[in-house]
Amino acid sequence: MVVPSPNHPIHNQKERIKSIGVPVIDLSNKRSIVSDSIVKACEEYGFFKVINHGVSKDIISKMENEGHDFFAKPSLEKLKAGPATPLGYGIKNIGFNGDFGEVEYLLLHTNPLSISQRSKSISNDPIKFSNVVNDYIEAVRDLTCEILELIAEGLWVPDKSIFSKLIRDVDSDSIIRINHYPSSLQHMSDNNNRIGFGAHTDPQILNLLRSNDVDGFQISVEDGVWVPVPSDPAAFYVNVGDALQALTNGRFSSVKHRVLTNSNKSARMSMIYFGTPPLHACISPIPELVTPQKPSQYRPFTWDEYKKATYALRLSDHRLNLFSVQQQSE
Ligand SMILES: C=C1C[C@]23C[C@@]1(O)CC[C@H]2[C@@]12CC[C@H](O)[C@@](C)(C(=O)O1)[C@H]2[C@@H]3C(=O)O
Ligand SMILES: O=C(O)CCC(=O)C(=O)O
Ligand SMILES: [Fe+2]
Repeated sequence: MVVPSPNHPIHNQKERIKSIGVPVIDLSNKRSIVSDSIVKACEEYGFFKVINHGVSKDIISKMENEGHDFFAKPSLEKLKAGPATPLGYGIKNIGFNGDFGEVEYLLLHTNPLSISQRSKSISNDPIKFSNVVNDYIEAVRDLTCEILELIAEGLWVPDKSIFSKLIRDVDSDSIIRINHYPSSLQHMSDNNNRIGFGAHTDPQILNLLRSNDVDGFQISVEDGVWVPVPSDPAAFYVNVGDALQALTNGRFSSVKHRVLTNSNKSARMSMIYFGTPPLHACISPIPELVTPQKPSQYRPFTWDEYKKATYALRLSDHRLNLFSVQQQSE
């Protein structure tokens, strides 16, 4: 496990992440070490990589094949699964407020009924597609919940399922996204630094990203400083979302990230599971992290309220600020 040592001579956060790399959490290590390291990574960067995660290679490769098969279809076929409103197939348009990127994607709700209905316009073998996607969702949901339980342990919260139960709830609003960034070699002449997916934080609780071996993902550790994250198809990258920042009363930060498509020889394909609470769930800082020294930073809000605010804004807008107590009393 490569976690920045507290005695490391490099103190600057940007220099540290550049020289040591993003924290790597080996889930096969001793549980107490793992939970402490995850909490540290969430506090410092809101981002880390997990290895020895236990998700079967077979489940991952079947899901990747379904993605390949879909994006390899002719455009007119793919458009039958769209437009993304917000769910479905989308190309270049992201959200409803004028964001664009060099990306095409499938955005799906993780509810099995929803997957089964959507699969008819996505795949020539909808039953196979549904089975593969449902197996992947089950595996990544379990891993997300395991990480959330480790986080609760690392924070010494008595209820270990305080975060994971929001995602395990049958009404969870979790979604899954497959992004496909065509190779940018054909665009080299006009601009070799194209935005695949513009800078943003994710609104949800905790998200798991897995990609093929094509780079492009970057995180921002300081305003304006972008750190490239090398792709690793065998690992999952985990990022803290806005809802977990609010639940932890700002102790964890939701990491800003983006994707560039510059100079890639092949297409990047990523699959992201967004662990999300039910619409009716109330998000407010957990009591254990509210103290006289650190009073509540966010007013309570429902996921429904937050989702509506998200979709009314653009990718790069700071939506969590709207729910901050400081902002309201100013
Ligand atoms: C421009 C937008 C797309 C987005 C909804 C939003 O209005 C602002 C946040 C965007 C984002 C980023 C993370 C996820 O990919 C996503 C599904 C989400 O929940 O918030 C997207 C939204 C989207 O693409 O629909
Ligand atoms: O496709 C990627 O690698 C990341 C995209 C992303 O951040 C998102 O879909 O929210
Ligand atoms: Fe994202």
